[in-house]
Amino acid sequence: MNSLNALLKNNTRHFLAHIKSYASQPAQYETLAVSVPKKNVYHVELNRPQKLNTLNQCMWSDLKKCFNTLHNDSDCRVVVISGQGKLFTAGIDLQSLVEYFSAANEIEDIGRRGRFLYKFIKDTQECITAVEECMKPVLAVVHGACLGAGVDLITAADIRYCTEDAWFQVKEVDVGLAADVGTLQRLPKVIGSASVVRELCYSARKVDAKEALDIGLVGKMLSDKQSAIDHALSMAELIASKSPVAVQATKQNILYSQDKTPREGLEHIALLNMLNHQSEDLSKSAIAAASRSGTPEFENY
Ligand SMILES: CCC/C=C/C=C/C(=O)SCCNC(=O)CCNC(=O)[C@H](O)C(C)(C)COP(=O)(O)OP(=O)(O)OC[C@H]1O[C@@H](n2cnc3c(N)ncnc32)[C@H](O)[C@@H]1OP(=O)(O)O
Repeated sequence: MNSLNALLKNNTRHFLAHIKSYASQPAQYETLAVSVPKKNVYHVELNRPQKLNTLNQCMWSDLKKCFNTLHNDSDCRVVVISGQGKLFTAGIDLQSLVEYFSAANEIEDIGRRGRFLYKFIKDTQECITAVEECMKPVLAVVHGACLGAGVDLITAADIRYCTEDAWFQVKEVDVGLAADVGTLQRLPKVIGSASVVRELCYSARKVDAKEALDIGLVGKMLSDKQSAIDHALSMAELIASKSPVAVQATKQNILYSQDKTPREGLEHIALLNMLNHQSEDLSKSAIAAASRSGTPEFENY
């Protein structure tokens, strides 16, 4: 029995060591640069600056892989997403859009062509939904332009900041599309006014940084990219210092409650918290608050 216990202990140690070393070297992607600028804060940068960070097939799939990985990485508590180069993103890579329509046109049968198109749209939706469903708060920093698919992406984030030179466009109608990977579902929840949402989505008109702040598309406007990144990182650091059990349950419940009745949302948080009230984070936080001894350290979660 003792030797079995020793074996189990040893294996557990190896397993935890493996997780730790994995977490301290973030996975890299062809189109995304991932770094850990502060403890428990992961920075994901769209990294196709020479192509204005447009979303091609590789970037869609990298986003999904990256956010699924961060969701499961206990070292990661908060994610900041921004773009390298002169702007956040010019939206979908139009070249890849042409290739996708050409591939569809090769399929003769209308039913099978429809199925191909449906699968493509659904797969692409999942890449943005991975950002929303990542249980770690995601803070988006927009500089320069954020067009089309970029708006789909940032509306799946939890918090948005921008620079004074930023501008936004729900540009899909300009390329003959009804936005189909999230903007029409999430933008109304972000900015509240149905009238403004419809105007932006029907007209594809530009929204400058000042208006984005006024309508609540972003929470704060900073003078330039460095200040915006610094602001996002220090907010991320503050969030990362809190109990990850509490922060992640908060995100889970906000997400769940978005399209539910208050009663359903309350039931959901009661079910989550019947577990989380037993977490050591709660007693640690309560003792620290009572003794005014500052924020305690929390185990990764
Ligand atoms: C199921 C999928 C659903 C998803 C749908 C998503 C839809 C969308 O995202 S709609 C939005 C699509 N994007 C656009 O229409 C933006 C087009 N680009 C521009 O308006 C301008 O480039 C921009 C204002 C962003 C920047 O202008 P600037 O003068 O600074 O640069 P340019 O000289 O125009 O561009 C530099 C090179 O980048 C190429 N490029 C720009 N945007 C795209 C793009 N979206 N896709 C592919 N390539 C793009 C541009 O052609 C220039 O290339 P080169 O001439 O080779 O230097």
